[in-house]
Amino acid sequence: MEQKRPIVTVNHLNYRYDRDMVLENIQLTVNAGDFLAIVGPNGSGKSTLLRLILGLLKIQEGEITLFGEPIDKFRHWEKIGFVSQKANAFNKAFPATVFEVVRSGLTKKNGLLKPFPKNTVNKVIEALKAVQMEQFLYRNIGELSGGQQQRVFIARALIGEPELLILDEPTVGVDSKRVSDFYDLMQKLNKEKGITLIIVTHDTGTISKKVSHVACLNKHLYFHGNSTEFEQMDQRELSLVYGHEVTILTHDHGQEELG
Ligand SMILES: Nc1ncnc2c1ncn2[C@@H]1O[C@H](COP(=O)(O)OP(=O)(O)OP(=O)(O)O)[C@@H](O)[C@H]1O
Repeated sequence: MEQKRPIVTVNHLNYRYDRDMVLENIQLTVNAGDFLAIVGPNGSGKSTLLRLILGLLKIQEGEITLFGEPIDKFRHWEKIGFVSQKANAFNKAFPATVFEVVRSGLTKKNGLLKPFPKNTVNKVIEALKAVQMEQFLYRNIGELSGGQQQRVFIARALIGEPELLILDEPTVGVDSKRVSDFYDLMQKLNKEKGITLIIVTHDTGTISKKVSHVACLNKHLYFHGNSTEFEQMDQRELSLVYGHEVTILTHDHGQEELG
């Protein structure tokens, strides 16, 4: 069997804002090729965990490794693409084209002052193709819908050829048909380009059909396993994590809802 290569490991991680513990004893491993969804109710610590993994917050207790290195020694941030929750908050007058937004993703790899490489246009088009947005190349970013802007920002992350792509609530405000299409697209990136994906989401209804692994967080990590195990998880246990009933769509049985 192929050896698993850990991309992210989290060990005995605790985190407090002031005195409030918001993450407690988190243990999590994401291996190369995984497509992990982190789910949990509002305020359960999902963004905090992402910010710790991205080095945006300093670890207080515990350890994180990225690509096998302790996070404080890790320097290859170009291997990690991140699209934040607010990536689709542009107003109509924002003066940048889709081309310019996606191209700006090259500066991470290229350095700010170096000229863009000769094949830049092709690279931008290729990244936009991966999210099916190439027809919007010269449109103003502000004229696109929230979901389309989100895809452009994913293209901006993809142009840097990341090995790990982290998306914070990419489907907020996206209708259910497009949510499903969005996950199909992410599945394709994961399978065809071999990109390891971590997505923070509230979409418990659809994810188990689309992702390879699920982590349920509410201060503690209540569950971490593959999507089949997630589907088989006792539904009442999941509603304990959430404090209310939760719907999961399973591969075999369609929708299972708690009464
Ligand atoms: N900068 C901060 N200072 C103090 N408390 C914070 C700060 N950021 C977040 N918190 C608190 O930490 C807890 C976890 O917040 P976090 O944003 O990680 O949750 P989340 O699961 O991402 O929530 P949501 O789904 O609503 O985005 C919440 O109780 C929140 O109020």
